[in-house]
Amino acid sequence: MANYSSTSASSSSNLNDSVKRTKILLLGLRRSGKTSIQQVLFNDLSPKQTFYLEPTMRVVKHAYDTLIPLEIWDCPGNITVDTLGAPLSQFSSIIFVIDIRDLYNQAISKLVEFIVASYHQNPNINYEVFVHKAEKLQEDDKIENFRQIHERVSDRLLDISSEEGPSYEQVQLNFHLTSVYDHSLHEAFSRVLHKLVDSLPYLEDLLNGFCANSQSPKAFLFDISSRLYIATDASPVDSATHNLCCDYLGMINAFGPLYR
Ligand SMILES: Nc1nc2c(ncn2[C@@H]2O[C@H](COP(=O)(O)OP(=O)(O)OP(=O)(O)O)[C@@H](O)[C@H]2O)c(=O)[nH]1
Repeated sequence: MANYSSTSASSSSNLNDSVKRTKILLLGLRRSGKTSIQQVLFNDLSPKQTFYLEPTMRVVKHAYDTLIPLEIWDCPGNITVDTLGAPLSQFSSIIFVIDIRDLYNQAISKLVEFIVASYHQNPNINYEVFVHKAEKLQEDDKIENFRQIHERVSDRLLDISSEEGPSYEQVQLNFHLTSVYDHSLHEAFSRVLHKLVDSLPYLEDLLNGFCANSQSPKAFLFDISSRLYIATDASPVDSATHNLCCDYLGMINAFGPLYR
């Protein structure tokens, strides 16, 4: 059974409040970047400060209030299904972080272990794979490693489907290229959140209406402090526009308190 602790950092809420929170399990091998992801997104840690993060020795639960109240479980790299000691069915999403240079078996085996254990308990879990530290590679290598990780996970799921009986071929996995050094992390986590927002179609309709009536080329509904967007209109998201909005919100967050 794993040890647990909880945080109440300034931007997060008290875990003992009575709010019902959507739970997200954050998994990956040691040093893959789990704590960095969580700290950069929700505690405004600068990417360079992630060098000094201590290894996670026990499951740490963080509560955050975005449009939907979240509870993110940051796990140690050596956690297994058995040592987690909590039912996987309670999680809405599992985010698995893989270092983009890590093409070896260990990370993929761990991901598959958690998929197999959770899928039959709750086939509605969203599986999100963050192929992380993407900025470390040149564009061609980045695309190639991303493709290989995707392929290896799919092949492994196919293999165990035929060996063990149950079929994992239809498991829906969402792959994202991420880095704490650019806004790809915010974009990827926003996409994770979209699947958890019940009112998404309604919000998208509102934003479509807004664009049509205001002749705006694009509209995002952002959670200001985390800089995650909760919804956007039907037109495609281009990274440049998204990055510009993130930079702008970063500036508002930095200077806004001076004028209060
Ligand atoms: N280049 C690069 N380094 C990163 C990125 N994200 C995290 N790191 C680095 O990766 C190292 C490990 O980060 P952590 O966040 O501690 O990793 P972890 O998965 O929580 O590690 P454990 O707690 O040991 O399981 C740190 O030196 C971070 O600075 C990234 O996007 N790019």
